[in-house]
Amino acid sequence: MTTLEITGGEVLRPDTTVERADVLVDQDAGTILEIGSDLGGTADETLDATDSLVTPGFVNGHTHVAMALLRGYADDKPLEAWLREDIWPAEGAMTPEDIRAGAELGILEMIKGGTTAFADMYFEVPEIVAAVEKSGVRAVLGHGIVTVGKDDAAAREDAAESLAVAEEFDGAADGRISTVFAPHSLTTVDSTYLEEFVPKARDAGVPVHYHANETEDEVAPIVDEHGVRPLEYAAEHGLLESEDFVAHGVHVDDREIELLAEAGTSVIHCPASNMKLASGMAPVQRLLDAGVTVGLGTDGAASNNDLSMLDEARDAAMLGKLAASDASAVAAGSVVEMLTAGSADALGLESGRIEPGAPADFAVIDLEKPHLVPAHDLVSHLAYAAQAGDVRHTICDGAVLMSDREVLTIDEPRVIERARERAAALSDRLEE
Ligand SMILES: N[C@@H](CCSC[C@H]1O[C@@H](n2cnc3c(=O)[nH]cnc32)[C@H](O)[C@@H]1O)C(=O)O
Ligand SMILES: [Zn+2]
Repeated sequence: MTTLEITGGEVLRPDTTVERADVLVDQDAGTILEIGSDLGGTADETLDATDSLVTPGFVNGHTHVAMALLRGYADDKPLEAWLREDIWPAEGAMTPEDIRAGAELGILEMIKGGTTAFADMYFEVPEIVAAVEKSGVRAVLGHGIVTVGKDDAAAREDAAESLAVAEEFDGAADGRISTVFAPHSLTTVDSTYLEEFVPKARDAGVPVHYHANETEDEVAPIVDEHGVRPLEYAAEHGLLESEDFVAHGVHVDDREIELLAEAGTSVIHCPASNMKLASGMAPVQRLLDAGVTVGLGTDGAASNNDLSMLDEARDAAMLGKLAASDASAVAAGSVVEMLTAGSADALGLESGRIEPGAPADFAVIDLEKPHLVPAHDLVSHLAYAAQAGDVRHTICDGAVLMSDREVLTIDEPRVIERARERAAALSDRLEE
């Protein structure tokens, strides 16, 4: 057995207490062996965590990682116009190589910010698989289906690809990849295709991930056309199972919150994207009070515009209070829970908690920073004050992905250079 010891840090435990401890990891199994003091100091590899906070690796519950290539490409528009006028045409011009370059850039940024797992919905999924394999992170990948504006053959092909991709890549990257069936949203995929393909996904044991109740404009057409709220419509189409997770859930009424809680379907809250696209304020405290599992996601870098989960945590706290008109809503402990175990549970991952037997996924945060002094409450610091650039080490599946801010699995300058070149060539093509 090869072991790794993370020494001398303050360790965040699953009950959101913090204790001074060392953490011993079985690198072959990729799991945590022990948490305690004086663990022997005989590990094969040691990582210093003095003056640092050892937390579970952050889990980005909803993103489109390759959209890192479209960061800053189109801003300051509402969802519908932004997607139709700018983003979808740009995506139509993206090549597999662009997707690979964007995915590597996004993953690099996530590793540098302490994120060890993410859920993704995009196209050219084999390219994203390759980037995940190489970089060492975990991912829950899905091929996003859009059927509006397509003829029947093209729509069915897109849906079939989502299912095929989910079946092909489940368990890839030494088990670090799992998969979902990914209809883009309840308004961009016609009900015919949900009726045909969702049962097939169930038969294959594949969970479903989709955007829901993101904007008012997305709710109204479903109510008009089907006479029910979107999540009632989702339930009628077999899309509310306990392994499923929906992105956003901004405009949900009491009945829909109850449906989510009863079904055990999780919600991934994306506060920065919801603010930037002026989509609205998700009722996060009400979801939590109802017993819904809530995780956090950045959404794509084109609507955020970064992939920092620490930014997302702070945004979730701020927006959650504003939405509830209550400063005690979405408190630091709840935010830290969403950032780690909440997102992990939503995605069906066992990570998100530092305990024996759990996956060895960590972010180690340097506390020797002016904005992290004094240390009255490290959970508060994690929710409100820590930043991506404070992350010293990132560990996933027992492997050190970043040590003292040096990324070990992918070549940082090369990834940045390639993304720059690819993005420039893409915008040249779009201007022609
Ligand atoms: N196969 C589809 C691609 C769907 S991937 C998922 C899509 O979600 C889009 N997306 C990104 N952010 C958001 C958001 O906030 N709400 C809804 N869709 C988004 C993203 O641009 C991407 O096109 C096709 O043929 O177009
Ligand atoms: Zn999204």
